[in-house]
Amino acid sequence: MEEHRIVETGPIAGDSWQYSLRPHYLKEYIGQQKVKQNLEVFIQAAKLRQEALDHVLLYGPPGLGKTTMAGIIANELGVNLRITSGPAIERPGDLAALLTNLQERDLLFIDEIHRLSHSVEEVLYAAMEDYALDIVIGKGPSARSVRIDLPPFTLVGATTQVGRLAPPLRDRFGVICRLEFYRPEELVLIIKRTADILNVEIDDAGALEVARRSRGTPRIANRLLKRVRDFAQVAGEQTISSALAGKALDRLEVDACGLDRTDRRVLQVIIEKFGGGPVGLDTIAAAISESVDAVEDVYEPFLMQLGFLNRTPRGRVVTEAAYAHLGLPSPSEGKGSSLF
Ligand SMILES: Nc1ncnc2c1ncn2[C@@H]1O[C@H](COP(=O)(O)OP(=O)(O)OP(=O)(O)O)[C@@H](O)[C@H]1O
Ligand SMILES: [Mg+2]
Repeated sequence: MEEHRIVETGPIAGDSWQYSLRPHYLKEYIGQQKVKQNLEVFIQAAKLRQEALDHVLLYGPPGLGKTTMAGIIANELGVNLRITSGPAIERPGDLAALLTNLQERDLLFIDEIHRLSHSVEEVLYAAMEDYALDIVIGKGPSARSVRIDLPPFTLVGATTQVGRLAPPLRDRFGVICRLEFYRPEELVLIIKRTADILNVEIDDAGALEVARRSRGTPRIANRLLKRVRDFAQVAGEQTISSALAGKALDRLEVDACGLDRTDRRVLQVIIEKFGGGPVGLDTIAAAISESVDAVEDVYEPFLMQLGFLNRTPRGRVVTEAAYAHLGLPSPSEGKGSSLF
């Protein structure tokens, strides 16, 4: 069996229970205030005009609720939701089949939209811009291009890597929303909501302890809550307190900032092998035997968010705060004392 990190940001085996927790309407969706406020206006306007909502691009690290938000937009609009992903649409024909099956104003959600193939992307351009499909029929000299009209629809694309989107694709989204890591106070609300649904008792301090170690990510918060619940059950505790949550999460090797062994290894490698940086992304990935994508998508954003890692033109640099967190003397302290 594949082994997973408990703080893995993507969905892992055993996470499907979380699907039933997904909020259905904007007012139940916690946090992401700016995104919600904007979408609310655009959704209202589209409904008043009785038109399909403009295409929406949602981007940000995994697990912040992009899929959840796509579902909410469909519910708020009162239209059908079709879900697919970039890698699942292999040929232009697959996309054509999806698009021709849409009803007027339906919402098509394409997850990992940065992973669409070139040939599929080309077909998508006309579909997004003109609600039309250009299809080539026949081969060789007798081949001809036919245009098929599509019902007006809304494309919602999600990506963790907005920089990898081809500019012509990005430009065809009328609404572009960046999802942010959640603040601990927001995660507390999400944890309490989940606890209610799971019938678990957790006090405010307990919820905050879980929140602080959840990497700003609801998917992780819910997962950690479920594991902490197991510890409470076995310990015969009715209510999850901060002491119990702290002990359980220490046992799971999720530290007080939410870092696990791999995160700490990223920092340690940069410190021990490369003097704290600057060092290139490829070199870091090779040193910890992870893919460049994983380092860039998963480890780095959160380490940067915590202020443990900086990006500089010459590479990644570990910060003083990271040395302090790992309990290591920082190089500048060393320099300082050598002056005397
Ligand atoms: N803003 C939110 N408010 C309340 N619950 C949330 C919010 N965002 C996510 N959740 C909860 O977190 C759970 C896990 O998130 P989920 O796996 O649905 O994320 P996602 O939408 O697939 O994320 P992404 O697509 O960004 O990776 C969801 O089931 C939902 O209960
Ligand atoms: Mg998702």
